[in-house]
Amino acid sequence: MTLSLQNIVKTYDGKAVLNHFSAIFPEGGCYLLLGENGAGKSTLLKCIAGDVMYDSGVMSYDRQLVDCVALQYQTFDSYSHLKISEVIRLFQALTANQKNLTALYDLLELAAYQHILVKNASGGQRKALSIYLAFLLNKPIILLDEPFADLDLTKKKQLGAFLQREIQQTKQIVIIISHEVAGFESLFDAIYILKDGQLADYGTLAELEEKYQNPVFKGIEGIYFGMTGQVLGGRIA
Ligand SMILES: Nc1ncnc2c1ncn2[C@@H]1O[C@H](COP(=O)(O)OP(=O)(O)OP(=O)(O)O)[C@@H](O)[C@H]1O
Repeated sequence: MTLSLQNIVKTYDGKAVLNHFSAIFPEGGCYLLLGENGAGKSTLLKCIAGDVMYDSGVMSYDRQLVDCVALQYQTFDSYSHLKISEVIRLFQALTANQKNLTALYDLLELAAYQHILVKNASGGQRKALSIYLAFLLNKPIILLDEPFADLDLTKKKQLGAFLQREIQQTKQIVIIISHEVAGFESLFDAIYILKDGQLADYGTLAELEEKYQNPVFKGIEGIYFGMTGQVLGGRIA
């Protein structure tokens, strides 16, 4: 099943954040969505998830899209007066077709802070919870907004390895926004670059590296620099 976006327009206060954005995301792939701050990446994910209504355009998927998407927000502020364990139990109760996520639970070390209220949880603990919930819902389309930010180095690496294994084993579509890419290059089947509200370019890392060769920055960082003139932050290698 392929997710197809055609001519998506979303305006805020008369300004088009998404300006006829079109892209296709085939199943069984992990896709990196790149773009400078304010380019509209989070807005695009929210539109796909049905959290934000787009003005015009067509999103098509084999099934009712809104039922098929789990979105991990860049920041997690919901259920502030519940404990982390209670939020997880709530989401478990909502999920009919749960899968075994022990590996993800363990690598995110959720057991260590399950008794903390969400409002008292650190940025990294909230991020860990939000990633876990996105996978717990067991949807065919998973959207992750800066999943690596706020996690410590060990968790970043382990999450990268988990994602790689998970996507190989399932036919899920995983779209990731991340400014931290060094060390994760092999995770992405294709890279989509959002600029001026449109899909400026997309392709595999090899295809884009060929187009945007850069003597200073290599890999995805070089592609991003070639497209935007900016340096991508974060390095785990
Ligand atoms: N609810 C809203 N009302 C008005 N403007 C908004 C709203 N949400 C987002 N915007 C604006 O839309 C633009 C795109 O925001 P968005 O969060 O999608 O960018 P982004 O590419 O995810 O940025 P970043 O990399 O900084 O997270 C920004 O100019 C932002 O201020």
